[in-house]
Amino acid sequence: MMAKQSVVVPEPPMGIAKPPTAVVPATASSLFPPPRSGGSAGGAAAAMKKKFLGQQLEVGAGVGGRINAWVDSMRASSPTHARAAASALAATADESDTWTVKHPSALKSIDEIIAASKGKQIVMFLDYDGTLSPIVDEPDDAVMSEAMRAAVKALASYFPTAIVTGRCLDKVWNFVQLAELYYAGSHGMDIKGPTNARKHIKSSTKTKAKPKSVLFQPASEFLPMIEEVSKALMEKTKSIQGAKVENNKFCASVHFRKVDEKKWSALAEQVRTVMKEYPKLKLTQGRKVLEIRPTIKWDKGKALEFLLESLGFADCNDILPVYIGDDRTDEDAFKVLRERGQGFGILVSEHPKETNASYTLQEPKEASSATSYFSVMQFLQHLVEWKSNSNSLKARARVYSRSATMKE
Ligand SMILES: O=P(O)(O)OC[C@H]1O[C@H](O[C@H]2O[C@H](CO)[C@@H](O)[C@H](O)[C@H]2O)[C@H](O)[C@@H](O)[C@@H]1O
Repeated sequence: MMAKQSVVVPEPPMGIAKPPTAVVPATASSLFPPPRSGGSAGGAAAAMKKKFLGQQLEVGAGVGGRINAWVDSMRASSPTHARAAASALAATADESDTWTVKHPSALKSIDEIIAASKGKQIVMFLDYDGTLSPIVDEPDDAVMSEAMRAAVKALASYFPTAIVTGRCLDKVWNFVQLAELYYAGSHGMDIKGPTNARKHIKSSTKTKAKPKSVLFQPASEFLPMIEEVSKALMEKTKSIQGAKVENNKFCASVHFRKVDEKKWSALAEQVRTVMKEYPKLKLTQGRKVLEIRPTIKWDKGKALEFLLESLGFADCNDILPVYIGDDRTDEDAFKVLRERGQGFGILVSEHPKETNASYTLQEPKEASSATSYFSVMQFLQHLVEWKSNSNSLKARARVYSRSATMKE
């Protein structure tokens, strides 16, 4: 077994990430609805928040008897339980204080969003699973529709666009296949820019300095460890029917979507046993998946900041970053935007959830679904349509003013 050396600044105790706290800094733009207060929802909502977003789970030494906390958190992330939690959350809130009022539909608010972008460069960040592709039982089947690909391609022709995902770069590339995008794989730990990156680099940066080549792997030293832990997890969980381990290069995913709920605690126990050997790795949780990743201070929020900086937008007030995502790991990016008081997060969800996002969109559905709707795609298409129309208007105005000058 290889030595498990610490190579970067470790975070506090390993465990499922803390529930996000909605904090609005003094500089926050009016785009951010006020944070959810205890207010009318009261203690019941606070209790629900804790339950719904999962408890802090420790997986280091001295954690005997805590496996139930893991299973509770795994349950809280499953749709059935999430729905129950959502109804309880909704039931405790005043009618005037509902989740949808605080987090309105981004589609219905498109005019407000476009107005906020006046004089600003929109920069788009898109999560993959559950945002651009529907959630399906088998991770390898999570393909993106041709229509969604076309929408993302059109989007990237107007705005710098990045995919920020838990998947490793190779996998997400196989699904998306758009060379003009930026990609941040492995929860932001593997960042690559497009070959024509200069197109979107802020023009002042273009002239002043050579643009940074966008290629960044903050957890590169963890590569052998992730390889090793993935193998150990595969071995330990192979007897649990339905369990699947995905090696995502700088992180590993243990899927339990297809595992009988009665076996969740056995699965959690096996994962915990493996992780005890790897104190430099921590656990976070996504949708029916346990994510094992390095204890470095790096997440999707940091990836967003890194990409903004690479684009030359680090200290710019004239940008509007928009991040669309469906999962707990996307909350890190929503939080960064809220704390910057810049741009906004859009949570893709059918159910109320505590979130740092400002707006919501419905989940992508499989094409075969009778109730199929694609609100993420529609939102992207609306942005493209608006930008294309406003560019044509500007072009027409330029022609008009040129011909007026010539006549004078
Ligand atoms: O950051 P994301 O792009 O949202 O990736 C997070 C994880 O997504 C994938 O798992 C999720 O989608 C699967 C396919 O729909 C589904 O079967 C699974 O239950 C979900 O958790 C992906 O397989 C993971 O590697 C990503 O970390």
